[in-house]
Amino acid sequence: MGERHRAALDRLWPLYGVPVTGEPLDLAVLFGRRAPLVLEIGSGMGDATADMAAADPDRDYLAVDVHTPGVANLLALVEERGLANVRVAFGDALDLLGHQLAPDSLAAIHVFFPDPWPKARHHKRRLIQPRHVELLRSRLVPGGTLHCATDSADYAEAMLETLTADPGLTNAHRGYAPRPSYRPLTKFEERGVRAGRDVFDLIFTRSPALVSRS
Ligand SMILES: C[S@@+](CC[C@H](N)C(=O)[O-])C[C@H]1O[C@@H](n2cnc3c(N)ncnc32)[C@H](O)[C@@H]1O
Repeated sequence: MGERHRAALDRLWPLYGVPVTGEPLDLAVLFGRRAPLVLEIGSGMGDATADMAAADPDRDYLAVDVHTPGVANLLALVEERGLANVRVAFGDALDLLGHQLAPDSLAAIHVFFPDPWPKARHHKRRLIQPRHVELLRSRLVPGGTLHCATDSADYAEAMLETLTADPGLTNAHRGYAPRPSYRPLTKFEERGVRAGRDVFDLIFTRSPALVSRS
């Protein structure tokens, strides 16, 4: 890790960092306000997260990644760009979701270019699979959005099948979605585009909770 990243971690982690400890998060304390919250899973180097948060100041952004230089880079961007609405978690997104974020707490979850794990024997490591989707969906508010993007045609197909099969999610697009203007080109995506790969966006919403009539 370079000096800029090391210095960012030392100085900025105490200000904007969120350890994945298993302790439930108090979002009002974390952000100093209550605003709709977007979770970005696997934020990588964080440039796209910073761009989205800068363009969307009325919502808060919590990024999570296991890659130390990426976490450090986003911390540096938060300070350089004065982003009051971004916090950065370091650890496994599934632990964060399962133990630190309450059901019905997220306005949106972004999963942009998750590791594709192309070999069939590694598919079980993919983030988007039925039991994980159930967890992700449970953390969304009714009407909240789960937005995935990938440049792996095979993973895109598996995502579409898995998300469509989830009884609590609705796809407004009847298949892949057009790329929405709010999603910037990510660092990982740039490489795929240069290599001529197609990009697939999948945008599902959590179906409204059923209200029982008695
Ligand atoms: C292919 S990269 C994409 C990064 C970024 N979204 C982009 O498009 O440039 C996938 C990212 O997911 C992160 N990641 C993988 N498994 C994770 C997990 N269980 N929890 C959090 N982040 C994870 C990796 O460290 C990596 O930064």
